[in-house]
Amino acid sequence: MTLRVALIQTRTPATQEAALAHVAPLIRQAAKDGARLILTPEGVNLLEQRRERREQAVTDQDADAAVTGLRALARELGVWLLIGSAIVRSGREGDGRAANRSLLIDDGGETVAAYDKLHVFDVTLPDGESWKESSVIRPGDGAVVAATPWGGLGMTVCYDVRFPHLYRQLAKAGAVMIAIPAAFTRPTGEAHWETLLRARAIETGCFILAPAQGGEHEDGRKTWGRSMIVGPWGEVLARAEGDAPCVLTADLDMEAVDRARRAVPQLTHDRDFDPPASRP
Ligand SMILES: O=C(O)CNC(=O)[C@H](CS)NC(=O)CCC(=O)C(=O)O
Repeated sequence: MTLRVALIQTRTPATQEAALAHVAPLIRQAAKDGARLILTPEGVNLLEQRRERREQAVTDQDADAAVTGLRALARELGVWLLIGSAIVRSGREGDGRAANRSLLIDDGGETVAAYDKLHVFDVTLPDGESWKESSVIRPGDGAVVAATPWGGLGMTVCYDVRFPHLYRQLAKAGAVMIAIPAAFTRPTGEAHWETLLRARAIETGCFILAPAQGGEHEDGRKTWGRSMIVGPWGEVLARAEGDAPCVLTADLDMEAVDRARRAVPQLTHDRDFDPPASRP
């Protein structure tokens, strides 16, 4: 079985209406190119770090102009669409923070799976770039493998990529593809992005689908781009060369998953072992 997938690389503007206008033509292009599953980056409805503007813009997922517009577009084009993530009200009582939520939309426009980013990005990089995602995002508390006509799709977001045990669990729970939509920083993108994506593919024997934000955004932040599709043997099937918005397409040979896992059956070789002993 072959699946044509497309990743959309974006430079999302700072309102949901503008974000939809930015991404929709690229999704139409991908559908015209024959993609049946289309994936967008993290924060594709709203990439806005200026706190007041962001707080004013964030709304419920069913009221969000980009999310509702993207659902209608999936129905119109008859494609499956992963909204890599949308920043929306979490819907949890007693927590004013938003969710960084990945939504899988089927070809009828229905939301068939949702995943809230588990690991939030609280770091200060050597160049002084500093993020405290936990101050605005309430992390989720569960992992998700969604059923698609082409097999299980593991849903993760951005910084999750650094937690390999999550990916191993997704593979063992039936994922054959794993989405890693992102808005990576430039310094960590340059140093780690490709290596992390290829490592997650090799370790899981899954296709890795990693659509990225790229370039300089309206709020001044800069993201890494270089969206990438990696095969289950770790080979790069497609990569965006830079930061510009674009469509990245590949034909996935779904049998490659079994081939990789037969060649190296690591997922069946896990051992239970004693925790590391501390040596005085
Ligand atoms: O909040 C938004 O608007 C969208 N979310 C993001 O941009 C998130 C949290 S700040 N970015 C990352 O996780 C980058 C991870 C990264 O760069 C790394 O792991 O090196």
